[in-house]
Order: sequence, then structure tokens, then C-alpha cells
Amino acid sequence: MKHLIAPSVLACDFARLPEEIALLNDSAADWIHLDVMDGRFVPNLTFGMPLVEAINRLTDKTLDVHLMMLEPERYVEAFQKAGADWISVHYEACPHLHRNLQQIKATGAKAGVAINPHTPVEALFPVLEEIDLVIIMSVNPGFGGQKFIYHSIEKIKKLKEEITIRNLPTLIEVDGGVGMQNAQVLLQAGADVLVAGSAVFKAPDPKKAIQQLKNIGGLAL
Ligand SMILES: O=C(CO)[C@H](O)[C@H](O)COP(=O)(O)O
Ligand SMILES: [Fe+2]
Repeated sequence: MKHLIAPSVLACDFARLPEEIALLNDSAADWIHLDVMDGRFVPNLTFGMPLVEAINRLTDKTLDVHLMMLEPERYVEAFQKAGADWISVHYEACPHLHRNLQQIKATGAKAGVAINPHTPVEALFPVLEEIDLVIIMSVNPGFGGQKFIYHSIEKIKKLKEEITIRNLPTLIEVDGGVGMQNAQVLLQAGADVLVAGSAVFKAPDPKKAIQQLKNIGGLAL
């Protein structure tokens, strides 16, 4: 499968939201990554369902919603109704992860789990069959523009090996500090989806930056 690019709007100019989404609509972006932060699980606050709903009206792209919140089960249905196609919760925030995954799938959305840099991928192995997407956090969640944590590459490799052995359709997404400087290595390690915030929106030409990330490893399909 050709890898997917998911620009994160966290790094965009919210005062120009319709223009920023129009730019993504007119780009090689496959998904739009939306970072929801609750100010409790992570030390930052961003946005909730109203913004997801507004973005959903501005685009036909797949919406990839990354919930960095405690008790995500309280909002999963509302995010799906707002337009989320993929909903990911954090392993560290979910003592009942298996139940949370069932809940997400019952809404009709795809179910993802994000893991922090200190969480081993093996923690997900007992429920891997239930997971559509694993987000390997390659920074500590909470802020855009942070430095990539190198150890994440080993985690991608280990997870890819397990997914391949079990012949699962589970996708691997890498989130945090991703750009042209490490994209090739991440794809070689087994990543399927690259999230890029700063590398896209802080670039002089965001559309070109997306196309360059898409072109890695051959021509874009
Ligand atoms: O989940 C996130 C942070 O918690 C963001 O998706 C991530 O940081 C993307 O931003 P950048 O590419 O600038 O690192
Ligand atoms: Fe994210």
C-alpha cells in the first residue's frame, strides 16, 4: 500500500481556517489529522467537536481524530457524529481499552490507539486484532513542533513485525516531529501513515511539502 500523508491542522493558522482546509483539499494530503487536547491528559487545550464538525463541512478528506483526553468514552459518539472517520484514544488514558475500541467501532468509525513514547508496543499485543490504527507518538503528546524521539523507529519495526506475523490489516501511523529528514526511515521501518504539522504548515509552500512527503519511495499514485 502506498503510504498516506495526514497533515495536522494544529500547526495551521486558525484565523484562516477555510483557506488552510482549501489548501489541503487541493493537495496530495490523504487524511486531515485533528489533535483534540483536554488540558488534563496533556498540558494543552485545543478544540472539540464544533471545530471537527466545521472542518467536516469544508472537506471531503478523511478526518483522523487524535483524542488526547481522559475518559474519551464520554465523547466518542459525538466526535463520530461531528464527522470523525478514524478515532484514536490513548492507551495511557484507557483502563478499559478493549471496551473503548468496541465503542468506537459501534459508532461506525475506525478504531485507533495512540501510545506515548514510554509505552512499549507489546502493551497493545493482547488487543491488536481489535485495532484498526496504532499511532506511535514520536514526541510527548501536547504540542506541535517538537523534536522527533529516535527510539520510535524501533517501536515501529517491532509492531510491523507482529502485524505481519498475524496477517492483520492494522495500520501504523507516526505522529510528532515527522518531516523530510526522517520520513524515508519511518516508511522503511513500516509506517503506513505520516502525520506532519510543522513540516507542512511552517513550510514556505505547504502543498509542495505534502507532495514531497507523498513522493517518497516512488511516484505518488
Ligand atoms: O499529536 C500531536 C502532538 O501531541 C501532533 O499531531 C503532532 O505534534 C504534529 O505536529 P508536528 O508535526 O509539528 O510535530
Ligand atoms: Fe496528533
